[in-house]
Amino acid sequence: MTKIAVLGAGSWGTALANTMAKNEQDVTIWSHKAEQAKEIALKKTNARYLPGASLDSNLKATDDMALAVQGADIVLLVVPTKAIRQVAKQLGTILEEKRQQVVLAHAAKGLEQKTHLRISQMIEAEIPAEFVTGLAVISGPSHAEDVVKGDLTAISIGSTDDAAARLLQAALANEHFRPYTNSDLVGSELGGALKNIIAIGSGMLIGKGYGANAQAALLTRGLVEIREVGKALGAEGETFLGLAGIGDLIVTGMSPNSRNYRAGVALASGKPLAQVEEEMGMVIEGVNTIKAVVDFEEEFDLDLPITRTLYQVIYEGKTIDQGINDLMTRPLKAED
Ligand SMILES: NC(=O)C1=CN([C@@H]2O[C@H](COP(=O)(O)OP(=O)(O)OC[C@H]3O[C@@H](n4cnc5c(N)ncnc54)[C@H](OP(=O)(O)O)[C@@H]3O)[C@@H](O)[C@H]2O)C=CC1
Ligand SMILES: O=C(CO)COP(=O)(O)O
Repeated sequence: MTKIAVLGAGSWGTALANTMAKNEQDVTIWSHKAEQAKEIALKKTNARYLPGASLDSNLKATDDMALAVQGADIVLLVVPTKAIRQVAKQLGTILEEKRQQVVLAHAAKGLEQKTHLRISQMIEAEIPAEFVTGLAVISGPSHAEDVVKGDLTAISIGSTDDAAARLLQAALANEHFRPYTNSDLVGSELGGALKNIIAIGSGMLIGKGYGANAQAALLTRGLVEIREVGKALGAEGETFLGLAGIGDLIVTGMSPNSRNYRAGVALASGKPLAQVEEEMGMVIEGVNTIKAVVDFEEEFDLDLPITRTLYQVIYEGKTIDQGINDLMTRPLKAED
């Protein structure tokens, strides 16, 4: 049995912790809110983030991070990107005090604001390497709501440390949930972060009444932009043809369970971004990630027309109709 601490009790942290608890691993989930930790520990529910779900009776919960981490083999961070650095710092202090070594993993999909760092880069900056025996990212097509219902799901675990990836793979795997390992941590992180931007665009198209042709065009040309940014940042192009690339782009760009997709639909109805975020009540990572990615266009001399247009629509007042027209009437070119 592997002992696992999951830091973050939103929809995805709870779904992953629940999967491993069902697999009879020794899992403790940490919430920064005492009430929520109590609800998960005693009632085995997380009504705010996974309404209707009955969590496994083996799942433990606490609001004391040191207690959750005590004796853990794996620590998995699953908070929104904007909270990663703070949680990693807190974890680093605990590991240092205890002189404890762990396999570290995260399942967040974003880039840090201003620094544009990937999640694992923030974690490495906050947790001394001597306490980390391996670092992995959980990525791929996986809506929390569907995972807790037992829908069939395949994900990818990206790590340059095969032993770490395989430990996590074994803890997560069951007949409904199939994790694959891959060695491209950078690509796995970027596939997960960048598809959220395109998913917002996909929701906008549906909100505007367009159909499957439009979605297929956006997702396919969006994948080209994701791959170009990924390669510029050191990812392998092939990764974007796998679960962390096209796989996650399909599920996020087509499913109403995606918060990013739903945000696109809501923006297309004319709601301002602040209202869309407020009403969602959960993280919409793509609206922040896009700010980093538009900067990459200039920094790496890339051509990212979809990303740029979405940025103009979300932040610079361009209408969706104008954005679509701009994209459709660009100079004709070869597909590349
Ligand atoms: N949901 C999904 O299906 C999937 C999500 N992901 C990714 O996982 C990451 C987490 O998303 P998700 O679980 O969905 O997010 P949610 O919005 O569902 O939940 C976020 C959780 O993080 C907590 N939190 C926020 N700030 C802090 C902090 N500073 N310290 C501790 N806890 C904090 C929130 O607490 P509070 O209630 O107090 O705000 C809440 O419990 C994101 O990067 C997302 O892209 C990846 C794959 C699937
Ligand atoms: O990453 C996800 C599914 O793989 C979740 O996407 P959303 O954050 O858009 O809900």
